[in-house]
Amino acid sequence: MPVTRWGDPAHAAPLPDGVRDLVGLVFSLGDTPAKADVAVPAPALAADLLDGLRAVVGADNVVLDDTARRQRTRGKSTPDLLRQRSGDLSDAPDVVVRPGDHDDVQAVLDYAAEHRIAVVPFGGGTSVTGGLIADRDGFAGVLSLDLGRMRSLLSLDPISATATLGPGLRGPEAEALLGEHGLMLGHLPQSFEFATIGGFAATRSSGQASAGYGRFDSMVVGLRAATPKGEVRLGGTSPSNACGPDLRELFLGSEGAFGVITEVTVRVRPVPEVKQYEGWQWPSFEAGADAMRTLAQGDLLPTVLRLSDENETAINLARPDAIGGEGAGGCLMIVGYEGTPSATAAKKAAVTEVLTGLGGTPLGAEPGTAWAAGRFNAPYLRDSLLDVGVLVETLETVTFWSNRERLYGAVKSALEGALGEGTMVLCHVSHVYATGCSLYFTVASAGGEQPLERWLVAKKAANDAIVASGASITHHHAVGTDHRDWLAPEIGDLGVDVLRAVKRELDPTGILNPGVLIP
Ligand SMILES: Cc1cc2nc3c(=O)[nH]c(=O)nc-3n(C[C@H](O)[C@H](O)[C@H](O)COP(=O)(O)OP(=O)(O)OC[C@H]3O[C@@H](n4cnc5c(N)ncnc54)[C@H](O)[C@@H]3O)c2cc1C
Repeated sequence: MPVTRWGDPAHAAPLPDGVRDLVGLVFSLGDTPAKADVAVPAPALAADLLDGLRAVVGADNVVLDDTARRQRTRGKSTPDLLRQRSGDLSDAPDVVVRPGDHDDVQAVLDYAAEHRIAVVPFGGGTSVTGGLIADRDGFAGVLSLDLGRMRSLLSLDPISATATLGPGLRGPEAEALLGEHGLMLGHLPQSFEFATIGGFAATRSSGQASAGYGRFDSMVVGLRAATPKGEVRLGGTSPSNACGPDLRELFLGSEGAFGVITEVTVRVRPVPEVKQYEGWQWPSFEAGADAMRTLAQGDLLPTVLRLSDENETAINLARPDAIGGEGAGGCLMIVGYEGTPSATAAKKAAVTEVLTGLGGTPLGAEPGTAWAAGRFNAPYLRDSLLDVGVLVETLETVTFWSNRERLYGAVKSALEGALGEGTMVLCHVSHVYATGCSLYFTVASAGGEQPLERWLVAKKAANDAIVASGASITHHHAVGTDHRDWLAPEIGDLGVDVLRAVKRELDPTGILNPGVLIP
């Protein structure tokens, strides 16, 4: 991936003229191209330490070149991209180290702990919360630990329906390996094409089919991790047990601060024979959300369930080619069914009866098929908008159903208040539970002279509004460095002390992702 944009450069495209004109009606446009050749600061790690690392993992796996270090600088949030676009690569690691297996990872950690080198585990580099920005104060240097060589299917237990995967496998690679056995994982975040199995576990990721298949942490049966204090293996003996608190949970969402996840055992399922997606229209966001709640509380969740608010429906974000087209109005819901023909038919009949009874209007397969075809495209649109000076970013939160409306209003007004007139705030619900749902906001506003500064003010206002509304600071993007200051209100000061105590025990010299997750 290029450092200033998302994804495959071949997919990058300027806005079509018609869309550019439309966008220009709302925002003042300009040309704000990224700096072409961004210089990376010279590596700061001493030569003898580099030699030491070469002795641990082999010279070929200790990489110093500018391109490799540039590509492992920060993640893919809009602030990350804006910093990179302006030529700021000050967070570049000094060296990229590529371990081949668990023992390599352990040896690198032992060496780094002995020589006080900060270690940033790197999966796909798609973090959107500053999870790859280490605080280098007090360290001999920063090492990006790229898990990209650890990408195999390590074992498969088809009887128990579990598979053990390497942490560096990207979403499509993991699905392809499982697909050879007629199996799949079903974890499809929008970053699916580039994010990795280890990253999903380390951030408690949630995918577009979470209604049917669950969030990633619910798929994890067991894991293995290397820590500066040695190996941890969890969940290897049983699907569940009563052996005290579940320590797997300590590593799920630990964002590289407690250890490096080197193996993940996940629950797998047969590849679905049928995949059907369709659209429903609702008179309001509230009516659609109530319908989602009814399905969730009635144990009737389809595989995919998402609902756009009026603004998102109107500009039809899921279909940039159809902005302003027919069908806009009300709120669009996408409902997807995957599984065997008989199971999907039965689920569809039951869901259709409920949605019709609640006042939904069926729109047929077309909106669902269009959503499925474009489901990974929105990040490319963000780049095209950044290119013409429009500030675009997303944020997410989660709360109980009874608090949904209040939270929605509070975050919207915080963003509009901070960014001023002409700001567009769109929202959708794409992860639901019997007890509540997440809200995912997309914000577009004129970038102005200082888009990064504008966004940081808006993001703080949104975070404060989330906390004041009694909601959670993140449903699936994780804490990183961007949400760290809002963690204490979430888990309490004693909760933070517990995290610090765990870190002290597993990582006594504090080399793992310093500054990430723990305030
Ligand atoms: C365009 C876009 C769309 C996105 N859509 C979604 C979405 O739909 N759902 C969702 O949940 N998230 C989404 N994200 C966020 C991101 O993709 C997830 O957080 C993802 O899980 C990160 O995986 P990764 O492999 O890229 O991890 P990285 O970005 O490389 O790392 C993330 C964090 O985990 C740590 N880490 C990585 N690997 C390991 C390991 N093996 N052991 C220990 N620590 C590790 C890193 O140090 C870092 O702190 C999106 C991001 C982008 C840019």
